Amino acid sequence: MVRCAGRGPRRILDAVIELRRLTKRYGGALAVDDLSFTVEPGHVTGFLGPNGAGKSTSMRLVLGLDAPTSGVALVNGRRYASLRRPMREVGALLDAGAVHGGRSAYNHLLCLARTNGIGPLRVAEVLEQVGLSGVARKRVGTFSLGMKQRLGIAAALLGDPGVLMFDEPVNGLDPDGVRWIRDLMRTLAHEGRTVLLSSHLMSEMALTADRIVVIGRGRLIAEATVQELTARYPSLEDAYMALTAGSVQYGASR
Ligand SMILES: Nc1ncnc2c1ncn2[C@@H]1O[C@H](COP(=O)(O)OP(=O)(O)OP(=O)(O)O)[C@@H](O)[C@H]1O
Repeated sequence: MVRCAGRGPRRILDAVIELRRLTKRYGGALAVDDLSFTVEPGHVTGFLGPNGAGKSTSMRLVLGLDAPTSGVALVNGRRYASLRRPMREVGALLDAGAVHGGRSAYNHLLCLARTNGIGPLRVAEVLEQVGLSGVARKRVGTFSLGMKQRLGIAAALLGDPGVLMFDEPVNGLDPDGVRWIRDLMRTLAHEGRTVLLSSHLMSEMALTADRIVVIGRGRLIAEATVQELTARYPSLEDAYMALTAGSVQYGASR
């Protein structure tokens, strides 16, 4: 079920993301406002909200890329900074464009792998998994957006982590790529991993996610299964529109 040495299924089944009263203020703007929820293993959890709702900020706080103003974000019960080999616990794709264009895909992944004691065999394995083996020696700067998304996903998978977060991974992908991501998310959850996925594509989210967390203006609006929402509303898109009505605003101080 789980391929990488040193990781058993039990460990993966324990993997969770927890936000506890998480708050992040940038100057006068409240990006995340007293936000609490838990992302459980074995499901794809869709993370929804209007532009500026605080989804990316929440993910950045989980990854220790930014410090919370108050509250905590935990991976497997611990703050990111206290994880000994973080890539083995949590993998993430936040910004596919944030890569060194001069390196080859292989070297990019190898550099990341080394920082976490991961060997070159695993680099070859994830390149194969995301369909980039044939272009592994090409410079990342020559990659299309879809190829960069795949490379970012390969980086997230490197440590075979139990927790995975993907911020809008289908942006700019062709239909083949969109379906590939959908299948990959489903497979990762089926393996018992915890998968948090943000996207603005409601039709795609309805096909991919089991559970949904909706936020607006940094606050929790709803937590439900896709089944519960589509039983109550004509579609997930209708549910989203109804739930977020009144939460759409961009960058205003609050
Ligand atoms: N480094 C920063 N400095 C100042 N404000 C920030 C910073 N990062 C995010 N914000 C603000 O925090 C709020 C939440 O932004 P965030 O990117 O988390 O939203 P989002 O839900 O991911 O939006 P989108 O769907 O557009 O990607 C926005 O008002 C944004 O302008």
